[in-house]
Formats: sequence, structure tokens, C-alpha cells
Amino acid sequence: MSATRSTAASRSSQTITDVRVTPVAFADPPLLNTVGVHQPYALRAIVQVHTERGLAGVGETYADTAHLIRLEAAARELIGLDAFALNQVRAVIDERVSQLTVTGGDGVAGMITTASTTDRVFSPFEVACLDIQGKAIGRPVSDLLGGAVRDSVPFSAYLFYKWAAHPGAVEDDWGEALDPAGLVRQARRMLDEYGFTAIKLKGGVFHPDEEIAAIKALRAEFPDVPLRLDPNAAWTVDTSLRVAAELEGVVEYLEDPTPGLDGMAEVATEAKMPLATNMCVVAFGHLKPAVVKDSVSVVLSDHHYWGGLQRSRLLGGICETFGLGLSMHSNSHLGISLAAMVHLAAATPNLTYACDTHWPWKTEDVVKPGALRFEGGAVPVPTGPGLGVEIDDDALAELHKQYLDCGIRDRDDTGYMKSVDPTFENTAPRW
Ligand SMILES: O=C([O-])[C@@H](O)[C@@H](O)[C@H](O)[C@@H](O)C(=O)[O-]
Ligand SMILES: [Mg+2]
Repeated sequence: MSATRSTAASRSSQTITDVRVTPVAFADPPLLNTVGVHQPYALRAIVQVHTERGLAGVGETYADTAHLIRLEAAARELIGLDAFALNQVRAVIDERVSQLTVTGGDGVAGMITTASTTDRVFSPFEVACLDIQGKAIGRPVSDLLGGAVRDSVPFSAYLFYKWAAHPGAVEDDWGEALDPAGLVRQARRMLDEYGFTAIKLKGGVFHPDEEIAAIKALRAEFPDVPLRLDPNAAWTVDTSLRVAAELEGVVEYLEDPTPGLDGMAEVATEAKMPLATNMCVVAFGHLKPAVVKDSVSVVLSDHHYWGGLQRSRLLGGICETFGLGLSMHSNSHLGISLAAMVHLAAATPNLTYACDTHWPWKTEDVVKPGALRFEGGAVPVPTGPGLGVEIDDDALAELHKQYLDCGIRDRDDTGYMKSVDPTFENTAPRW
């Protein structure tokens, strides 16, 4: 290890001198999904990497307890490495992570549980190092990924069934959405404010007939907007086939209707629309069986668990090779993640679907405003050096304090739902 580190130092490139991991909590509305409901705060970890030449790079990831332990352990190993030596950074993290016995901490409420731990831990450090590389050579991160093939990246309006307020709190300004009319209202506001040109509904919350009715109501209200429905594997194969028949010609894809590669393959044989996933293909090892079984035709990438931006481009190449479509997944996130998603999507030629984002649901951030904006449902790709976003130190300190004060240490949509409705059971498939 010491020999490797001195090699990096002797090239006098961007030697890492300090790495900070800061957990933050930001207000999140009561969004419903099949495993429960979002807690009043969503957790993220902000990674800041500094180099001896005075450059700083940022990354963002989940902040569940076990993940934080891994991030802290990885952070200590990076001192002395070169921010350009990403293969080495990943190898060091891989080795360190394999020594840890901590389990859990995937930050996705149990919905994506088998992604590679090394890839999840490496991701925010890779993004921060790419930010540094871009600043060092005066080029945007998209240029480090092969160059932007589009000037702006389209996103979809991400609709959720939701309560009017968290229990005991005042109604938030989105209000209640528990039926088709509520979702149409929500969609109308999102399209008006952001200009989105595609709509995704997070399903798996109510009986499938209610969600079919919601999609049909959206189709009637927005006849030309591509629609997607994602119940997070809440349905059996038979139910999925029934929904697929009802929504033939209505949705551009059906996302994770049922659990597992085999179940998805069964649905895929009869469903007329493409099946997409961010649940049964979440690591490189899942790609071969998915292709062999013909389980899905669209993979949702997500640099937070596919090992950063460069490995997500590798995923894009594999999808292209095997004729799979490529879309992009999201969890509750802040501006650093959005910037990373935009650079990645800009530099991924075959990412042809509008990406997911939870952006409209958040009211707080750690980055200075202005760098990222939506125009016609798309985010113009930052053209300055690095990611193009800057940390607001006061906001970071404030959201860190909120983390310390809020008491939430792990995302637990099911536990929170049970605290409101003790009869709630997180069963999959439910219908
Ligand atoms: O934020 C949520 O509740 C979503 O359900 C999220 O956790 C999922 O990971 C995701 O958006 C998905 O597409 O499955
Ligand atoms: Mg999904």
C-alpha cells in the first residue's frame, strides 16, 4: 500500500489529502409505496474529497447506518491515492469493504437488496474524484465519460399516491393524492411547473384495479404523454398479466410488476409492452441470467448502486450489446446526485427514455441554487468544470444538524407505516 501511495504522490497529480462523509436529513413528504410510506426526513451522505492541490470534489449517496460505517471505513483508505486512479480507488474500497462484517444499509427500504456492496460504496467517491478530475482539466464530467451527446436530459414526472400530511403535521402544499383525481391534479402541477414530457406512477399501493383506473385517468388527461407504472413487484404473475392486458397500448413500459427474474420472464412472454426493472437486475452478475431468461427489455441504471458513472456507462454498453433498453432509476436525492445523473445521462447515447427523479418532492438542498434547472422537463447539462454544483456550507451544516436531531438513522418505510397503521403488512407479492 505505501509503495502504491508514493507512486501516486510522485506523479504530483491530484493526491487525496482529506475525505469527509457528512450525513444529512432533508424534509420528505408522506409518499406511499408498496413497502410503506416515506418518513418525514430522507437521509443522504455527502462525500467531500480534497486534494493537495486545493481541489475539492463532491459525491452523494444513501446514509443508512451500515452504509455510513462502510463509507467512513473506505474514506480513511483513500488518503494518499490519486483522484485520477479510479481503478486503484475501487480496488482499495473493495478490499476494505470485504473486511467489514456489517450488514444491511442499502437505503432503499428493502426494495433493492442484492446490489453489489462495493459498487454502492465506491460510487460517491468515484463521482467526487470525477468532479476533481473535471476541475483539474477544466472540463465538465460529461467530457470524462465520452462527451455529452445531448445538451439537456429529459426527466419524467414521478407521481406518488400520498397523504395530505405526515401524521400530526400541517398539510403540505401538494395535498392528498389517494385516487385518480388526486393523481391527475398532481401530474398537472408537475407538468405545469417543470414541463415534464413523460409520467411515471409509483404503484403497488392500492388494489391493481384502482391503479389501472389511475393510469387510464392520466391517459385521458394527458393523451400524448408516455406513461409508466411501477408497483415494485407487488403483483403475482397472473395479476401482472391481467394488468398488462388492461394497459396494452397505454403504458410505454411496465416496471417490476412481479418479483424475480423467473416471474418477470413469465410475464414477459405474454405482456405486449416492454418490462423494465430496477429490482431484479441491480448488479452486473444479474445481466447474464436476465438475458438468458429474457426477463426484461429495459434496465433502469442508477449510478448509486451500479458503481458510479463509468460503470454505469459500462452497463449502458452491455444493454446496447444485448438489445436491452436503458432508463434511469431514482430515490429521494439532492442536487449533487441530480448533477451526476445529468452528466451520466448526457454521455450515454442509448439512454433514450426520460430519467426518473424525485426532485419535485424536495424543498431543501446542500448545493447552491442556480446550477441545475428544468426547462421543458429537461435539465441543461452543466458545461463548467467538474459536476458544476457547489456545496453551500451553511446548508450542509443545517441539514447535518437536522440529521442529528431527527432521530432517523435508517430508511424504514414499513416501520413508519406500521406506526400509523398497525395492521399494515409488507408482503410481496400482495395482489
Ligand atoms: O421513493 C420511493 O418510494 C420509490 O419506491 C423508490 O424507493 C424506488 O426505489 C424507486 O423509485 C423505483 O423505481 O423502484
Ligand atoms: Mg422501480
